[in-house]
Amino acid sequence: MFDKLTRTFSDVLRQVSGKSSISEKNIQDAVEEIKIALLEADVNLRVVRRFVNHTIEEARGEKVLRSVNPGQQFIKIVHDRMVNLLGSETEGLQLKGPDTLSPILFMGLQGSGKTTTCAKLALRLKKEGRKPLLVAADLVRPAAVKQLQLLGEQTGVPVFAVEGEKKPVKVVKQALSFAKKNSFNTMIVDTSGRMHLDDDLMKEIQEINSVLKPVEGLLVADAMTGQQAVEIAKEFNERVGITGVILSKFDSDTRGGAALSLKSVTKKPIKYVGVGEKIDELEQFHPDRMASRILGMGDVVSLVEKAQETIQEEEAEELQKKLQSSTFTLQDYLEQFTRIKKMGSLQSLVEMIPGMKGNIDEDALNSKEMKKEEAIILSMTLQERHNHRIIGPSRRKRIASGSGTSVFDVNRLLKKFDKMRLMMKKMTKNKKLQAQMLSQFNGNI
Ligand SMILES: Nc1nc2c(ncn2[C@@H]2O[C@H](COP(=O)(O)OP(=O)(O)OP(=O)(O)O)[C@@H](O)[C@H]2O)c(=O)[nH]1
Repeated sequence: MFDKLTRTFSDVLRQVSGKSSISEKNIQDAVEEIKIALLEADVNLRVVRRFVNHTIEEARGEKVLRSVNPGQQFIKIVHDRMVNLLGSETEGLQLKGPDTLSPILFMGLQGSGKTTTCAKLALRLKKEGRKPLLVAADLVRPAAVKQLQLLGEQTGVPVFAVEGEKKPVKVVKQALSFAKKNSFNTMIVDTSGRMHLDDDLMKEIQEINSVLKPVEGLLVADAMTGQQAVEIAKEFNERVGITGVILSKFDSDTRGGAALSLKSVTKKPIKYVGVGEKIDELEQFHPDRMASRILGMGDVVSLVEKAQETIQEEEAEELQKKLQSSTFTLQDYLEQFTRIKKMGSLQSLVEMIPGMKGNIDEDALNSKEMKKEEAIILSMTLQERHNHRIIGPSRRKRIASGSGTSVFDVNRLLKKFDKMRLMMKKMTKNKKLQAQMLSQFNGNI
C-alpha cells in the first residue's frame, strides 16, 4: 500500500530536508515531482492541482524562504496538506447513548467487502461495550444471508434474518422492532450490492434509508478500484446521502488514489479501513498517521513542531537584527544553549531527520563542549557578557577557575565568538545567508 508513493515522497523530501536554504526553483522542482507521484498513484486530477497550488503558495511565503530551517518547514507544509487531503480529523461514529437504538446502514457495490465489513464493525462495537445486532437485508445474492449468519457465529453477534422474505424494507421494519424489544442499542444493516451502480439498487437503498433513519450511512468501497471508488462514493452520497466511507482491502497493493481523493471529492470522511480478510482486521482511519506513513517521514513532523515551539520566529528575527547591528553578545550566545536544551538532546533530534544520520559532525554536536562553554559564560559578570572586549588576562584567569576550565578554554571560546561575529557582520547584506548561518550556528555550539 502506498509503496511507490512513499518512496517518491521520501526521496523528494530527503533532498529538501538537508538544505539549509531553499530557492523558489527548489520548491518548484520538489512540487513537480510530488505532482507526478500523486498522478501515478491515481489521485484525482483536480485534487492534485489543488494540492500542488496550495503547497507552492504556502511554501513561497516568508515562512519557508526566510526560515532558519527551510527544508523542514517545507516538509511540514507538505505533511499538513496531506493530512488535510486525507480528512484532517479522525472521525469516529456518531452513535447515540447506550439506551437508544443507533441504526447503521451499510451500502456498496457487489464484492466491495460489505458483508465482511458489517461483521468486522459489529465485533469492534461489541468490544467497545455496545450491544449490536446484525441485520441480513441483502436478499439479492443467494449466499449473503448465510454468509452473515456464519460471520455472526464467529463474532458472537446475533443476526436477524427473515426466511423466505424478498423485500429488504420489510426485513428492516421487523428488525427495528426486534432490536428495540430486545434492548439492542446498535443495529448494523447489510444491504445488497450490484455489479454496477443502477437505478434499482439506488431505489432499494433509498427506501431502506427512509425507513431505517440511520445515524450512520456507511459506504464500503474497495480501495483497489482507485478512482472508481471515489465515483461510487460520490454517487451514493448524492442519491442516498452517506456519513462516511469504509475503505476495504486497504492491505492490498493499491496505489492509494482512492484514499487521497475521497475526502476532497465527496466531502465525506474515511472512518475505517479494512486491512485484511480476518474478522478483526478493521482499523480506525487517522489522517495524520496515514500522512506520515505516506511521506515516509516518521518523526520529522513532530521534530519540526518541537523546533518551532522552541525557536520562535520572532526570537530568530530579533537575533538576526542583533547580528546585523553587531550587538550580539555572549549573553545572547548563552541563550542559544538554553534554547537547545529545551529541545532535548541535539544528537537525538538530528538523528530523527532522514538522511542526517552519519552526515553530522559529531564534534559540532558534542554536548560536553557545549557544557564547558556554558560554564565559562556563566562565570562571567553580566558586564563581561555584554562586552567581551573588557575580558583581559586576569579576568580570563578568574573565569577559568570559576568555571573549572582552563585559560586555554576561555581563550578559545572568546576567539570563536569573535570569529563568528566577524562572519555575521560580513553577511549583513545577505539575509538568507545569515539565516543559514544562524541555523548552522545552532548546530555548531
Ligand atoms: N484483503 C482483504 N479482503 C477483504 C477485505 N474486506 C473484504 N475482503 C474480501 O472481499 C471479498 C468480498 O467480500 P464480501 O463481504 O463478500 O463482499 P460484499 O460486498 O458483501 O459482496 P455482496 O454481498 O455480493 O455485495 C471476500 O473474499 C472478503 O474476504 C479487506 O479489508 N482486505
